[in-house]
Amino acid sequence: MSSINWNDYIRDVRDFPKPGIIFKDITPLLAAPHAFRAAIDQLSERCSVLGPIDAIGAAEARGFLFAAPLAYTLGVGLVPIRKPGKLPYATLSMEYQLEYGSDALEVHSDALKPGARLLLVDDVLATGGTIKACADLARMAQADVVGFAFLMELTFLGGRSRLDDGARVISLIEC
Ligand SMILES: O=P(O)(O)OC[C@H]1O[C@H](OP(=O)(O)OP(=O)(O)O)[C@H](O)[C@@H]1O
Ligand SMILES: Nc1ncnc2[nH]cnc12
Repeated sequence: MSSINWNDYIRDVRDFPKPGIIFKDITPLLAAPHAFRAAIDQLSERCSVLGPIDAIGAAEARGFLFAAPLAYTLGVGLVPIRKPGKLPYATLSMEYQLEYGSDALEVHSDALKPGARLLLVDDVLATGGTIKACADLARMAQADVVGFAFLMELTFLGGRSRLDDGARVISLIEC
């Protein structure tokens, strides 16, 4: 298989959603079947270093786009972590900051099992606020986060430093 030039499939959009932000638009990658497939295949291959995984957790909305095919490929369940008010059952909740605002995330209180080996997935690691909130929810539920997987890491924002040293961080594209 020929290697993919990821830059061909990530579009920089200046000043979105706020002035000063360079938004990394992944929609060209999603629209290109060979690139999308390569991204999922490469992420799943790299996740093999994590050992057995019991479940994937991922934050709404773009995280789902990568978490769902990864869960399918790895043969594990998917735990949706959602914006407030979307989940129907009892939830755990965590507030967080991100590059262009603040929000909260929720997970069903019975979805993350104590001791479960959890992989957290998102499209982008920027400041790390979102994925840290996911990891905090996992900690509340006493699940064991063994790794983080991202399509893309914005290294200049230093999000990786906010993540637990004991867990591996996998990112396919570094910008
Ligand atoms: O590392 P951080 O600074 O937290 O930024 C990364 C997060 O930002 C984006 O989500 P966003 O909140 O824009 O929501 P969306 O997925 O619904 O577009 C992206 O999908 C990540 O989840
Ligand atoms: N610059 C950025 N581009 C795309 N998604 C993001 N999430 C947080 N920062 C982002």
